[in-house]
Amino acid sequence: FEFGTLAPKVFILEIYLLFIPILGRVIATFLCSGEKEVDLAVQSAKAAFKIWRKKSGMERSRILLEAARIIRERKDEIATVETINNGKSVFEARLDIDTSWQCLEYYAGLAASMGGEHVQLPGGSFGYTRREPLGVCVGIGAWNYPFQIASWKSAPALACGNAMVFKPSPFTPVSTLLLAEIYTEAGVPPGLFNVVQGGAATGQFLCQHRDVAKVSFTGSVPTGKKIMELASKGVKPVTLELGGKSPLIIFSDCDIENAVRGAMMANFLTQGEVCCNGTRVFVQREILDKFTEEVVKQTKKIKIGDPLEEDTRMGPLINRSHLQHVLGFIEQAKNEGAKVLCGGDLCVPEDPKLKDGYYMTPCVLGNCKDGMTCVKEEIFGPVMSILSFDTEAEVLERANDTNFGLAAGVFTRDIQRAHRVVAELQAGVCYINNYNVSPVELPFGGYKMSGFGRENGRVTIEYYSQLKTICVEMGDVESVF
Ligand SMILES: NC(=O)c1ccc[n+]([C@@H]2O[C@H](COP(=O)([O-])OP(=O)(O)OC[C@H]3O[C@@H](n4cnc5c(N)ncnc54)[C@H](O)[C@@H]3O)[C@@H](O)[C@H]2O)c1
Ligand SMILES: O=CCc1c[nH]cn1
Repeated sequence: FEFGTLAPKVFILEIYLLFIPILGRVIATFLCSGEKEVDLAVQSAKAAFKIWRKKSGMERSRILLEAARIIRERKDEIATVETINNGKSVFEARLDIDTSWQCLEYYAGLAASMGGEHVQLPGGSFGYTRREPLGVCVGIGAWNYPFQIASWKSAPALACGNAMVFKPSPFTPVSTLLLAEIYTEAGVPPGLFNVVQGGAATGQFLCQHRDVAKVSFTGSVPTGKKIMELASKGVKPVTLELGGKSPLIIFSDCDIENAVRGAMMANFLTQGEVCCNGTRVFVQREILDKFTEEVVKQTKKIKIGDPLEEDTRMGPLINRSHLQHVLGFIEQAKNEGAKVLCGGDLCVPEDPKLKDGYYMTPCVLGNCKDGMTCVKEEIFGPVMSILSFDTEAEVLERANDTNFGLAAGVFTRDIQRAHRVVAELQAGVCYINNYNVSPVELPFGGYKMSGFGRENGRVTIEYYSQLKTICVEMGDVESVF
């Protein structure tokens, strides 16, 4: 099948080949949106915005709830599409779809209660504020959670009365189209949630467009910087959800079985291609050997293969060049003195149809030191680096010694230590005795170079709306002139 935005007579930048990671084969081609198509998408979103912004919160809420219901009803189908496109196990993809409809439900619940405040002023005068939408917002997504990222951006945007033009990653262009279809079926005005396809050039057209009021971006730090620069030219607010190299601190008094499960969750979901992964696993020296042995044992048990099979827990990486990039980090780690305790190799599953897919075995690296490349840089693959530590003060210093600040985790039975440590961690999301759970009621976002702004939670309303102040005079004007 072919994805084309408009007839080929309009200016087309590029044609993308859509590879599926499971088989390493092209299954589709699609045309990228050029400047003209981006403008058409923005103009149709603008027209839809005029209708949508006039609806009451309750009316918007009902439509979002209906969209959430349809997502739930079509969960298996959407998860299958996500798996075919991204490579993550269908088991996990279903969890992503759950946090997608939950996000729509959450903001549907908030839509009706959004409002301003009334303030009494002297002499019977008063003021009030209106919480108003921004207009046409742009969402630009990464390839690791395509449907979920589009849902996490569009749900609060639409709940606040905005329209959205969304550009998925060119590696995962498909599932967002299902979201657009679902919003339409649920009753949003045509054009309110538009999808354009393409890579960097299409993204740039979106960020520069004069009728775009805000850009919400999920992706790497280098691209985030470019987006911020582009948006600054139009003084557009941006939300940046960027990469990370998060620490996970395991104290010797922890429940070790839970800590091992937590470390697995922190490193191997979606083939390790997760922004908030706790890839720097600091283990207190007393339990280093026991913890390492158990983590290696569990990692070796992960079933790799066709992600559409129910019991598979790790599928292929997103594409061949990313696979080579991740394997390159492991090679470099070895050269720098790390020890491969398991995995880190190309993997050819037994099923002959999978022979060209982008599979590798999940890797645990021991003997890691703070200065090593595998410990400093985001690998974005199934590679856990284990480091040892002795004291709380030492581990805090080392955990914070990074330009990233997306997430962090701590495992301990000492409740006071747990809260003392998270208070010192320089990260936007901290987990105590768990890792990589994503309740949509809680804000998600980074400190330092991992970005700013938040997704999910009540606070995100602030990032998709603006306050208008109205000052009402009930007496005569007292002029100074
Ligand atoms: N913090 C989060 O919530 C979060 C979530 C998922 C992924 N990520 C991060 O995303 C990265 C992996 O994703 P990726 O490889 O797709 O990132 P990327 O930065 O290469 O691309 C992200 C998106 O930006 C677009 N893009 C690229 N150049 C652009 C430009 N100059 N102008 C406008 N748009 C442009 C891409 O087409 C894609 O849609 C990792 O660093 C990961 O940590 C962060
Ligand atoms: O990849 C990072 C975590 C996440 C999941 N959905 C949006 N962000």
